[in-house]
Amino acid sequence: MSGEGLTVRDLRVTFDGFTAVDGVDLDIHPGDLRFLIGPNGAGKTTLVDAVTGLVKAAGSVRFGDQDLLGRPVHKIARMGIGRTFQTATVFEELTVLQNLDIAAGAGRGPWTMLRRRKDIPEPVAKALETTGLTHLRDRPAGVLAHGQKQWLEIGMLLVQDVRLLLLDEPVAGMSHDEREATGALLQRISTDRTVVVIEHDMDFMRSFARSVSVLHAGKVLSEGTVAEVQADAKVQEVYLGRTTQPEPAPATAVAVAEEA
Ligand SMILES: Nc1ncnc2c1ncn2[C@@H]1O[C@H](COP(=O)(O)OP(=O)(O)OP(=O)(O)O)[C@@H](O)[C@H]1O
Repeated sequence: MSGEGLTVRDLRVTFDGFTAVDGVDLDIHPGDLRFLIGPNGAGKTTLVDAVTGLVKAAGSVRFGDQDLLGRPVHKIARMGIGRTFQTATVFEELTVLQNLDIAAGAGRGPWTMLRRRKDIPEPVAKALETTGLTHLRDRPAGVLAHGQKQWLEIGMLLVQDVRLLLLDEPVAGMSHDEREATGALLQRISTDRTVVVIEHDMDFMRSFARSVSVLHAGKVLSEGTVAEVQADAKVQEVYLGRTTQPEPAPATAVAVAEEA
């Protein structure tokens, strides 16, 4: 494991008197692949918004030894923190390579970036390889499959050397094969970065999470490994609307998974 971790203490976000995030503590270690799960309205997206500077928050958020709260969005991005949204935001008319080139940006003028070039910068070549998009590099992003657009967006964070990736439902709308490929991609990129995934897909979470935080009504309800949170009666109650007796992990896992 290497890189920086995310430390959140007593995080609070209030909208006109409604508390959407209500005293959240998180310790996400470097190299973790943390899934944030929870019912609709639990505060998952608002928490990520607070970490990335999109909403005002109270408490403390640190990435490595740097404080994030109170900093503007672009400064937080420059500190190596990047996110994706549920809908991929790529330049549809530009090729995969051009999208990555623009994201990598630094020091080159727009025409240099838009020209088809023989020499691909090393970080761009690496991102193409990591995301499995090398063979599609000259295709316009607009013709990519849904999953490939999500991978391109992740690639656009990789070329910026983002150290903390916050991904909002990255596999929503994906086929089974795309989900598997995305899980493998997240496992690869999280070995030397910190990755946080907001997710509703419990099968995906079970297959790929290294750790899980369950949010409910703005608070952390449960935290631990997949087996631990699935065996937690509080979690079962939130997902199933009733308390069940804890069962051996595999049987319980199925019960919790169905309702998410
Ligand atoms: N800008 C806003 N103004 C007022 N209320 C908001 C705002 N953003 C979010 N909320 C409210 O805060 C609560 C948490 O919303 P949030 O989107 O963070 O939940 P979530 O866990 O991400 O849900 P979902 O899984 O449905 O995306 C919800 O009740 C939502 O209506």
